[in-house]
Amino acid sequence: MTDSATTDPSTTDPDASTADRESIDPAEAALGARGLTKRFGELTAVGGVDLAVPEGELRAIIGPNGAGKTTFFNVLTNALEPTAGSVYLHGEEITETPQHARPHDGLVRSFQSNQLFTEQTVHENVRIVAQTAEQGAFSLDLLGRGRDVATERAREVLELTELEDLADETAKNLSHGDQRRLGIAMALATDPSVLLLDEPTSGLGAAETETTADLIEDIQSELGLTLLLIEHDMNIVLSRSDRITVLHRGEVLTTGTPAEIRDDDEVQEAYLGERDEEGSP
Ligand SMILES: Nc1ncnc2c1ncn2[C@@H]1O[C@H](COP(=O)(O)OP(=O)(O)OP(=O)(O)O)[C@@H](O)[C@H]1O
Repeated sequence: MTDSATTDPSTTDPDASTADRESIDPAEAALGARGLTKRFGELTAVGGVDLAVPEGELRAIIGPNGAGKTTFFNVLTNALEPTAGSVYLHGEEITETPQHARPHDGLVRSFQSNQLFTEQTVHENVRIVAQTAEQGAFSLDLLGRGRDVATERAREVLELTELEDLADETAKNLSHGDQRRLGIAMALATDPSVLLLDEPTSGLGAAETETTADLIEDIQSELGLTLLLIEHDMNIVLSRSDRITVLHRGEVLTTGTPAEIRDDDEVQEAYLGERDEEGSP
C-alpha cells in the first residue's frame, strides 16, 4: 500500500475543500479529474468532482446506490461525454481524447462479461485484445510479428491472472468469477498504466470475492499499476485500498485512508440516510 496519509491535509483541516483532501494536483496525478460533471437533463449525476490518484495507488470509489460512481467512470473513459470539467492522465489533459484512443494512452477499464468473445477460448480472448493493442506498432505486419508478440503477451497475462489452466476453455463455460478474472486479464493484455475496475466482486460468493481481491492486489504490486476501483464490499474496500473517495449525490463527500473513512461520521450518515430513504432497517 502507498503511504499517502501523512500528506493528507484533511487530517489537520476539517474544512478543507474536496480538492485539498487530495495530496497532489489533479493535473499532476496518474489519473486526475477537475470539476468533472455529467448532467442528464435536470439531474446532475456527477457534479464538479475533483480526483487526484498518485502513481501506484489503489483508490476505491464508494458511495450509496445512485451516488454517481458508474457515471463517473463513464466520463473518465469518455464512454459518456462530460458536461464540464477536465480529465488528466500522467500529467496530460485527455478530456478531448476519444474513448477508443484512451487504452493507447494507458487508461483501460476491465472488460465486462458481455464484452467477452464467448465462443473463443480464454487464450484467444486475451490474445485478440493484445493483438489489437499491438496493431499500431505492427500495422504492416507481413511477418506476423504482431501475432507472436500478442501470443507471448497473452501467455504472460494468463500466468499473472492464474488462468493458464483454463487457457483452452471456451469463455462461455467459465464460472462467473473466472469470467470476471478473464475481463481483468483482457484489460491487462493492453498493457495499461491505469486500470479501472467497476464492481469486480459483485455477484461473487465469499471465497471468489477474496480471490478476486487478492488478484487485484497482486496485479497492482507486480505491475505497479494505478488502480481505481468501484466496490460495494466494505471489507474489501477497507482492507485493500490505499485511499478511499466517497461519492454522495454526485459529489465528493470526502477522501481519506481506510481508517479515516471508517471513522467518518458524515460517511456513516450518508449510508444510513440512504438506507432510511429506501425504507430498510
Ligand atoms: N443514462 C442515464 N440517463 C439518465 N440518468 C442516468 C443515466 N445513467 C445514470 N443516471 C442517473 O444518474 C445517477 C447516478 O447513477 P450511477 O449509476 O452513476 O450511480 P452509482 O453510484 O453507480 O449507483 P449503483 O451503486 O446503484 O450502481 C442516478 O440517479 C441514475 O439514475
